[in-house]
Amino acid sequence: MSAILVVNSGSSSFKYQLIEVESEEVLASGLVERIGEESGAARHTTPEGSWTTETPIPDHTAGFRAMLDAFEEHGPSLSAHPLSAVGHRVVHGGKRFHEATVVTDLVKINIEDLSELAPLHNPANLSGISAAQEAFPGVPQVAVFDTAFHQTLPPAAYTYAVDTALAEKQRVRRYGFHGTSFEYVAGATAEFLGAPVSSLKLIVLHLGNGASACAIDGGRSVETSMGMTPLEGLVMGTRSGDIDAGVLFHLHRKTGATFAELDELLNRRSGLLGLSGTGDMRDVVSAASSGDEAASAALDVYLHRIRSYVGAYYAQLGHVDAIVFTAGVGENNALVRAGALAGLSEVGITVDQSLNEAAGSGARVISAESSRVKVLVVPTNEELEIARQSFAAVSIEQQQI
Ligand SMILES: Nc1ncnc2c1ncn2[C@@H]1O[C@H](COP(=O)(O)OP(=O)(O)O)[C@@H](O)[C@H]1O
Ligand SMILES: CC(=O)OP(=O)(O)O
Ligand SMILES: [Mg+2]
Repeated sequence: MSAILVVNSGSSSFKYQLIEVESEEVLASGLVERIGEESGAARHTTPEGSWTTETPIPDHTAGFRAMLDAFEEHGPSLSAHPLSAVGHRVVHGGKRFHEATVVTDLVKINIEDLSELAPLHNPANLSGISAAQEAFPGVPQVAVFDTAFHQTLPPAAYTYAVDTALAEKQRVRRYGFHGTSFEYVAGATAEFLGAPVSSLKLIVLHLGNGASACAIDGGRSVETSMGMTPLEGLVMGTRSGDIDAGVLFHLHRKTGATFAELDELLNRRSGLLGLSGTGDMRDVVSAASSGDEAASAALDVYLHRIRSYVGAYYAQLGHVDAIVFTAGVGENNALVRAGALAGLSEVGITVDQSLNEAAGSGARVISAESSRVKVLVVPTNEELEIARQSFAAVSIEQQQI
């Protein structure tokens, strides 16, 4: 039985899943953490159990070896499940990549070329591809881009109001991210509602560590909150989201901060972390509920920003069938969901308190009967979407040979 290995490489970690193609069963999953640090760790989980190995992991190639060792030691056997492909999450595909793409040397050069637009993500994604090529020679590697789903954005949504020639030359435009998640969630929402995705107008709120909103019309992304880089838009764990570019000029003039320092400030030391001292929403919510004023204010800013985007996307779509919460915060935090949509009954959006607070793990409705717009929680599954798209990409390629 063939399988797809899905790899999601971060700057200092990677997550993986082995997914059986036909049944879509997860045969194994894992997380290799603290790559490049003095102490590393690899956790491997199968239906039989979970194992953690503590060992230094100098780079992604060593991380891959740790993953392979885990498969060898704890199973399942990779020879019993020959790989149809290794599917990689690649964050930035620029304008060039419209769909999941089988990796060639030229594709790798293109991904490398886009690294300057996603310095936190693309270099790590490339290391993952190289490590997988070394570990699985002969197995097709497929790149699945966060940006691909947003290729349908109309020019009015992706254009920044700056000098056109300069923007064209320097690739300054909005690209959007989390597309693999949005595509999966749009499909799962349609399935849940029993309606074709082509008939639905949705606002999807992907609230994870990184966070973004997307307006989806008939299955196509028409507006999204992340821009040229994954920094624009909603307030995130450590990223500021929207900010007046003038703030950067001001800080540079007043403090002499360099561009590298300002980049670090906005990407790694802002958002919930900058406002409250922690970037983890669980900690922010519990601090706020025990009276911490900074945490409470951080939550207010976070929710205010989401509400602004919901209003804007409602206006862009003209009609909304459902607002969908997904990813770590969106799937798990009732207080954030209620707060984000509070006070919107007049425009047809009412969250039902008991449905919202009821425990649940699958797709579910949390809006009141009377709410014209349905409000849903639909868990995302980027890994499964990557597996599906990777399998489709290698199947198409085989048909062409
Ligand atoms: N019960 C919860 N309440 C609030 N936030 C939560 C909860 N469970 C998980 N999260 C948040 O979800 C985030 C991680 O979401 P995830 O979608 O896994 O993000 P990423 O893929 O960007 O790492 C963390 O910031 C974590 O605080
Ligand atoms: C694009 C992006 O922000 O990804 P993540 O949420 O995984 O950081
Ligand atoms: Mg994520």
